[in-house]
Amino acid sequence: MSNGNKPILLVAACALVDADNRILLAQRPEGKSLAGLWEFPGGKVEPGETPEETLIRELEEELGIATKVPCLAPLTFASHTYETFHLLMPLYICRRYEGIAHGREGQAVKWVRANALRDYPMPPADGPLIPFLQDLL
Ligand SMILES: Nc1nc2c([nH]c(=O)n2[C@H]2C[C@H](O)[C@@H](COP(=O)(O)OP(=O)(O)OP(=O)(O)O)O2)c(=O)[nH]1
Repeated sequence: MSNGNKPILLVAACALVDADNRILLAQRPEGKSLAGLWEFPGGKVEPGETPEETLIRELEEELGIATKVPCLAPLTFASHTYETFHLLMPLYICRRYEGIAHGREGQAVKWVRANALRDYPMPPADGPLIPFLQDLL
Protein backbone atom coordinates (compact mmCIF):
# COMPACT_ATOMS: atom_id res chain seq x y z
CA MET A 1 0.00 0.00 0.00
CA SER A 2 1.38 3.42 -0.93
CA ASN A 3 1.10 6.48 1.26
CA GLY A 4 0.86 8.75 -1.78
CA ASN A 5 4.43 10.03 -1.39
CA LYS A 6 3.66 11.85 1.81
CA PRO A 7 6.64 12.71 3.99
CA ILE A 8 7.07 10.84 7.24
CA LEU A 9 6.67 13.06 10.29
CA LEU A 10 8.42 11.80 13.40
CA VAL A 11 6.69 12.85 16.62
CA ALA A 12 7.67 11.57 20.08
CA ALA A 13 4.86 11.12 22.61
CA CYS A 14 4.76 10.11 26.24
CA ALA A 15 2.27 8.40 28.52
CA LEU A 16 3.05 10.09 31.80
CA VAL A 17 1.77 7.87 34.60
CA ASP A 18 1.14 8.96 38.20
CA ALA A 19 1.31 6.96 41.43
CA ASP A 20 -2.38 6.07 40.96
CA ASN A 21 -1.73 4.59 37.49
CA ARG A 22 -3.53 7.44 35.79
CA ILE A 23 -2.30 8.80 32.45
CA LEU A 24 -1.94 12.47 31.60
CA LEU A 25 -3.81 13.76 28.55
CA ALA A 26 -3.48 17.31 27.22
CA GLN A 27 -6.07 19.07 25.11
CA ARG A 28 -4.87 20.52 21.80
CA PRO A 29 -5.52 24.27 21.83
CA GLU A 30 -7.78 26.19 19.47
CA GLY A 31 -6.02 27.28 16.32
CA LYS A 32 -3.83 24.16 16.02
CA SER A 33 -4.59 21.19 13.83
CA LEU A 34 -6.82 18.62 15.61
CA ALA A 35 -7.89 21.34 18.08
CA GLY A 36 -9.89 20.19 21.09
CA LEU A 37 -8.72 16.58 20.87
CA TRP A 38 -6.90 14.97 23.81
CA GLU A 39 -3.34 13.81 23.17
CA PHE A 40 -0.26 12.46 24.84
CA PRO A 41 2.27 15.19 25.55
CA GLY A 42 5.10 15.38 23.06
CA GLY A 43 5.94 16.93 19.73
CA LYS A 44 7.95 16.86 16.55
CA VAL A 45 11.49 15.52 16.76
CA GLU A 46 13.60 18.49 15.66
CA PRO A 47 16.83 18.10 13.63
CA GLY A 48 19.70 17.06 15.87
CA GLU A 49 17.42 15.62 18.58
CA THR A 50 16.81 12.07 19.67
CA PRO A 51 13.15 11.27 20.42
CA GLU A 52 14.07 11.06 24.10
CA GLU A 53 15.59 14.56 23.99
CA THR A 54 12.45 15.82 22.29
CA LEU A 55 10.31 14.44 25.09
CA ILE A 56 12.49 15.86 27.85
CA ARG A 57 12.26 19.27 26.14
CA GLU A 58 8.52 19.08 25.45
CA LEU A 59 7.58 17.81 28.92
CA GLU A 60 9.40 20.80 30.38
CA GLU A 61 7.96 23.34 27.93
CA GLU A 62 4.38 22.04 27.93
CA LEU A 63 3.96 20.75 31.46
CA GLY A 64 6.81 22.07 33.61
CA ILE A 65 8.06 18.64 34.60
CA ALA A 66 11.59 17.26 34.48
CA THR A 67 12.63 13.74 33.60
CA LYS A 68 15.70 11.89 32.29
CA VAL A 69 16.44 9.47 29.46
CA PRO A 70 16.53 6.34 31.69
CA CYS A 71 13.01 7.21 32.92
CA LEU A 72 11.57 6.97 29.39
CA ALA A 73 10.68 3.41 28.36
CA PRO A 74 9.42 2.56 24.86
CA LEU A 75 5.90 1.12 24.90
CA THR A 76 4.60 1.02 21.33
CA PHE A 77 4.15 3.31 18.33
CA ALA A 78 1.51 4.81 16.08
CA SER A 79 1.75 4.78 12.28
CA HIS A 80 -1.01 6.73 10.61
CA THR A 81 -1.51 8.50 7.28
CA TYR A 82 -2.90 12.03 7.60
CA GLU A 83 -3.82 14.20 4.67
CA THR A 84 -0.40 15.81 4.16
CA PHE A 85 2.02 13.49 6.00
CA HIS A 86 2.44 10.04 7.45
CA LEU A 87 2.82 10.17 11.22
CA LEU A 88 5.28 7.84 12.89
CA MET A 89 4.94 8.33 16.63
CA PRO A 90 6.85 6.30 19.21
CA LEU A 91 4.98 6.23 22.52
CA TYR A 92 7.11 6.13 25.64
CA ILE A 93 5.95 5.58 29.20
CA CYS A 94 7.31 7.62 32.08
CA ARG A 95 6.62 7.04 35.77
CA ARG A 96 9.56 8.93 37.23
CA TYR A 97 9.61 12.70 36.88
CA GLU A 98 9.88 15.77 39.04
CA GLY A 99 7.37 18.57 39.35
CA ILE A 100 3.61 18.88 39.20
CA ALA A 101 2.26 18.73 35.66
CA HIS A 102 0.29 21.80 34.64
CA GLY A 103 -0.62 23.22 31.24
CA ARG A 104 2.10 25.82 30.73
CA GLU A 105 0.80 26.83 27.31
CA GLY A 106 -2.78 27.37 28.42
CA GLN A 107 -3.88 23.87 27.46
CA ALA A 108 -6.20 21.80 29.66
CA VAL A 109 -4.61 18.70 31.15
CA LYS A 110 -6.31 15.75 32.81
CA TRP A 111 -5.23 12.58 34.62
CA VAL A 112 -7.26 9.71 33.21
CA ARG A 113 -7.60 6.03 34.14
CA ALA A 114 -6.63 3.60 31.38
CA ASN A 115 -10.17 2.22 31.24
CA ALA A 116 -11.57 5.75 30.71
CA LEU A 117 -9.27 6.76 27.84
CA ARG A 118 -12.04 6.11 25.28
CA ASP A 119 -14.12 8.87 26.93
CA TYR A 120 -11.68 11.48 25.60
CA PRO A 121 -11.71 12.12 21.84
CA MET A 122 -8.17 11.67 20.56
CA PRO A 123 -6.46 12.18 17.19
CA PRO A 124 -7.14 9.29 14.79
CA ALA A 125 -3.56 8.01 15.09
CA ASP A 126 -3.98 7.39 18.82
CA GLY A 127 -6.83 4.86 18.93
CA PRO A 128 -4.61 1.79 18.39
CA LEU A 129 -2.35 2.87 21.28
CA ILE A 130 -5.07 2.61 23.93
CA PRO A 131 -5.15 -1.20 24.33
CA PHE A 132 -1.41 -1.22 25.08
CA LEU A 133 -1.95 1.16 27.98
CA GLN A 134 -5.01 -0.71 29.19
CA ASP A 135 -3.05 -4.00 29.22
CA LEU A 136 -0.17 -2.40 31.07
CA LEU A 137 -2.00 -0.35 33.71
N1 LIG B 1 1.98 15.25 20.84
C1 LIG B 1 1.13 14.49 20.18
N2 LIG B 1 0.93 14.67 18.84
C2 LIG B 1 0.05 13.86 18.23
C3 LIG B 1 -0.64 12.84 18.93
N3 LIG B 1 -1.45 12.18 18.05
C4 LIG B 1 -1.27 12.76 16.83
O1 LIG B 1 -1.82 12.43 15.79
N4 LIG B 1 -0.36 13.79 16.94
C5 LIG B 1 0.03 14.63 15.83
C6 LIG B 1 -0.56 16.02 15.87
C7 LIG B 1 0.46 16.84 15.12
O2 LIG B 1 0.24 16.70 13.73
C8 LIG B 1 1.75 16.16 15.48
C9 LIG B 1 2.41 16.79 16.69
O3 LIG B 1 2.88 17.99 16.32
P1 LIG B 1 3.07 19.15 17.36
O4 LIG B 1 2.02 19.12 18.41
O5 LIG B 1 4.48 19.21 17.73
O6 LIG B 1 2.86 20.31 16.37
P2 LIG B 1 1.83 21.47 16.39
O7 LIG B 1 0.53 21.02 16.90
O8 LIG B 1 2.50 22.62 17.00
O9 LIG B 1 1.76 21.71 14.86
P3 LIG B 1 0.58 21.49 13.90
O10 LIG B 1 0.09 20.09 14.03
O11 LIG B 1 -0.44 22.51 14.27
O12 LIG B 1 1.27 21.74 12.59
O13 LIG B 1 1.42 14.81 15.82
C10 LIG B 1 -0.43 12.67 20.31
O14 LIG B 1 -0.99 11.82 21.01
N5 LIG B 1 0.48 13.53 20.90
